[in-house]
Amino acid sequence: MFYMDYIKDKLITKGRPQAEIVKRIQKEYGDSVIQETTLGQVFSGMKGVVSLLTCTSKLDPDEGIRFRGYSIPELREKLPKLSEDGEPLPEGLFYLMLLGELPNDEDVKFLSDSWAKRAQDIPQHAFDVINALPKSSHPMIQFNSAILAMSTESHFRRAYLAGMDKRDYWDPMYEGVMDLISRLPVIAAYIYRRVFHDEKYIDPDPSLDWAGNLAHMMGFESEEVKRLMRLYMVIHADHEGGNVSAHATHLVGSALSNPYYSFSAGMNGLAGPLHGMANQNVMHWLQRLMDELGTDAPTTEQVREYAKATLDSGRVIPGYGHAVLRKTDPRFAVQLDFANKYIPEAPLIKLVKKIYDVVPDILTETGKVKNPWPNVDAISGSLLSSYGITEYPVYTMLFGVSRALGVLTQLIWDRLYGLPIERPKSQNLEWFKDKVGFKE
Ligand SMILES: CC(=O)SCCNC(=O)CCNC(=O)[C@H](O)C(C)(C)COP(=O)(O)OP(=O)(O)OC[C@H]1O[C@@H](n2cnc3c(N)ncnc32)[C@H](O)[C@@H]1OP(=O)(O)O
Ligand SMILES: O=C([O-])CC(=O)C(=O)O
Repeated sequence: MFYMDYIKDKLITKGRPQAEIVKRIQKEYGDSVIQETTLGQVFSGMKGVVSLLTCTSKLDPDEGIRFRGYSIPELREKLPKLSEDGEPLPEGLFYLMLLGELPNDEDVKFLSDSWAKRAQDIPQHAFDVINALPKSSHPMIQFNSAILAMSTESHFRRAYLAGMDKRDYWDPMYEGVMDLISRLPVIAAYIYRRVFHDEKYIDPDPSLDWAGNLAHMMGFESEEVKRLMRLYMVIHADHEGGNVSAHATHLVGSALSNPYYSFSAGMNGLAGPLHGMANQNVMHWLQRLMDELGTDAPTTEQVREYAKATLDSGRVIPGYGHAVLRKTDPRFAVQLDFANKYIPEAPLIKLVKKIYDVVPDILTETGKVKNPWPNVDAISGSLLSSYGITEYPVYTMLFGVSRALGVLTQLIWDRLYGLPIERPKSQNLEWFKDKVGFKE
C-alpha cells in the first residue's frame, strides 16, 4: 500500500462496493442480451454499440456531455472557483469524476497543492527527450515522447513486477495518474516556450492552481488568460468512453500497461485530424479563408463559396460534425458565451459566428452529414488566439493536458472494477457477406 491520503481513502471506500457490483452483475446477468448490433454499425465505426463501462461522464446526442450527471452550465455554477466571476477549477472536476461527488474549496486546494508538489519531480530525461527532437517536430510528438519517457517512473510497473495482489492495482494506478496529471502542464509549457519563445522557460509557481500555473508557465500572467485556461481545461476533460482518446487509453490500459503507456496511446489518437487535431485545422481553414479573400470579415456569400469549395475538393469542414452529437456542442456554446461576454468584438470570434450562420445549412444540403452543427473545436482555437495564444500547433497539446483528467480517472476505475483485457472479435469480409446473404 502506498501512502494513504484522504482522497484515496474515499476512493477505496466507494470503489470496493462498486467492484463487487461489477463482479456480481457479470456473474448473475452475464448472459442477458442488452442490444442487437447491425452490420451498418460495425462498418461505420461501431457507432452506437454499447461496449464500454465508463463512469466519469456520459454523452447525450442532443444535450451533450454530463460529468457524473452534471452538465457544463451546472459545473460552472457548482464547482469551486477562485472568485465569484471566475471559471470552475479543473481540480474540482477531477474530484467529481473520481469520487462522484462535488468537492468543496478544501478538496480543490488539497489537489492543487498535491499536484504542485508532485510536479516537482519530473525526471530530467523527459526534458532531454524533448530537446533531442527538432523544434520543428509537432508539439504532439514532443508531448507524447515526454509522456512515454516519464514511464520510467511508473509505480504501477514496479508494483506489478514486485507481484502486487491484483485487487490493489488501483493504488499504484492512482499514484501514477496523480503524478502524470500534475506534470503535464509543466511539460506542455516547456514545449511551448521551447518552440515559440526561444527556450526562455518560466518556473512553475506552486502557489497557483493547476490551470493558472499552466498559463503562468506559458508566459501569460493576466487573470483573463488564467480564467480562459481553467474553462478550456474543464470543458475538454472527458467525453464518455468511446471517443478515440478515451477508448485508446482504456484499451491499452486493459493489457495492464502503465498509465504513461496508456495515456500515450490516447494522445496518439487525439493527434488525428478527425479528433483533437481538428482544433488546429480549424485555424488553418480560417487562416486560408482570410488569406484568400484578403479580409477577416468576409460576406456570407464568400463564406458559403469557401465552404462549398472545401466540400467539392473532398475535404471535411473542420470543427463541424460529430460521431454522437446531433445538436450544437455545449462546449462550443459555452465558449461562445464566454467570448460574447468578454471579447464580443474580436475579429476571429465574429468570423466564427459568421461561419456558424452559414456552414450548418451547407452540410445539411450534402444529405449525408449526420450532424451539421459545430463541435468544441470550431471555436476553441479562435478563443485562445484572441487572448494571445496565437500558436495553433499547441492547441491539441492543450486539449491533451485537459483530456488526461477524464481518461486517467477512468483508468483508475478500470483497475478498481478489475476489468479484464479488451478483445473484441473480428471477421473478414467473407464472413459478413455470408451473414447477410450478400450476392455479387
Ligand atoms: C473533439 C472532437 O473529436 S470533435 C470532432 C472533431 N473533428 C472534426 O471537426 C473534423 C470534421 N468532422 C468530421 O470529419 C466528422 O463529422 C466526424 C469525424 C467528427 C464524425 O464522423 P462520422 O461519425 O463518420 O460522421 P457522419 O456519420 O456524419 O459522416 C457521414 C458523411 O458525412 C461526412 N462528414 C461528416 N462531417 C463532415 C464535415 N464536417 N465536413 C464534411 N463532411 C463531413 C463524412 O466524412 C461522411 O462522408 P462519406 O460518407 O463520404 O464518408
Ligand atoms: O466524443 C467524441 O467522439 C469526440 C469528442 O468530441 C471528444 O472526444 O471530445
